[in-house]
Amino acid sequence: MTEYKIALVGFGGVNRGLAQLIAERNQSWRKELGLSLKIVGVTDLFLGSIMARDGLDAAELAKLPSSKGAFAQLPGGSAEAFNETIIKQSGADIIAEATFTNPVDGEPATTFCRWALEGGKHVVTTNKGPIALHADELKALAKRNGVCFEYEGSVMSGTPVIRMARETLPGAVITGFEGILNGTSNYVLTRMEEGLSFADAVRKAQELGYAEADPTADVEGHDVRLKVVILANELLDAKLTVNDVNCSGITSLSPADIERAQQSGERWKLIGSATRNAAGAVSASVEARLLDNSHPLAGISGATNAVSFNTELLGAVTVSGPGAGRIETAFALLSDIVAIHKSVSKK
Ligand SMILES: NC(=O)C1=CN([C@@H]2O[C@H](COP(=O)(O)OP(=O)(O)OC[C@H]3O[C@@H](n4cnc5c(N)ncnc54)[C@H](O)[C@@H]3O)[C@@H](O)[C@H]2O)C=CC1
Ligand SMILES: N[C@@H](CC=O)C(=O)O
Repeated sequence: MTEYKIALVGFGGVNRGLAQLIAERNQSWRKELGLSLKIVGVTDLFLGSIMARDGLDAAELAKLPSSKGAFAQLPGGSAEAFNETIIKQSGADIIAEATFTNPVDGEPATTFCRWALEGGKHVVTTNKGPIALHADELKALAKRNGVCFEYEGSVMSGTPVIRMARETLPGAVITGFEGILNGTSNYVLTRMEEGLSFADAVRKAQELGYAEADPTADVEGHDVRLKVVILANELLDAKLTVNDVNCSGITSLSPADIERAQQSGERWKLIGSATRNAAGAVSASVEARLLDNSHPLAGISGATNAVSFNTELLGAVTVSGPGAGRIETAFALLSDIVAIHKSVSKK
């Protein structure tokens, strides 16, 4: 049994979900997974920070009020976010990075990942910015420092997609994919079909922990664009940048559009897709498409996501599951930690 010391950077829905899972399940993980986690530091722009090399009480952390500077209420805590100190000096073996996704330059999350990897710490992250914009650099940095850099939750939350395709589809030859890759926008479309207004549906998605800090990223397709870049580069060996992907969202769809579609046996879905042509070039897009109800993606509703990989040997292989959610995405971090444990145990 191995105990990993972990520091949490960003303590919003996802890392708080991880603290909750640690509080509830650490004992069973010892037996089931051969590992346990000890939280040695937490830092958050809004809540402040806390560090304890002997370990913090995960249940107490998970219950911390979401008020400005709340860590100052705990013994040894501070209202200031000492990100660099927590990453470099908490003694953590693993850094769980879950701050805001910045779709423009991936910062400051990319710097947090760099600090950790350069210091010989494994990184698990659900943040799409560093992966869509700086994956090659960060993977190379991890390799040079003999540590792992894992990011399963950056696409489709806790639903296994990246690792599943990487580990089980080699040889099947993936030629492209299309999918519903944003929980918030799919939830909004589903709720609008039930008669809710766009604004109320977005508000509900925020309450449920699905939406980005700025939900424009969800409904304008920018979040899906990052995920399309990540999947295309990981699985189609593309070298796409965000600017290579034409992108539009669901904001121009009116309640009348949604109703008209329903009356003609169709549904609007926000689809991210990429295809490799015979010459090897990969083209990708994000757009709202009108799907016939018989289309395999038409029945995917709420915050559920699905992606269909087109393969030469198997035809379409479709994976479906949660695309957002606090605990669901915290599970993605756990799956990354399990992957690290397997890799470390092999050495
Ligand atoms: N919530 C979800 O369903 C999913 C979220 N993600 C990604 O995971 C990450 C975290 O998501 P949530 O926890 O839902 O977001 P959140 O908005 O609930 O929490 C993010 C936290 O990061 C903190 N933060 C922001 N900038 C910081 C900085 N410079 N230094 C320290 N702390 C900082 C904020 O104060 C906030 O508490 C985001 O990048 C998101 O895109 C990925 C998949 C699913
Ligand atoms: N805001 C995103 C969260 C996961 O990446 C979504 O709604 O899918």
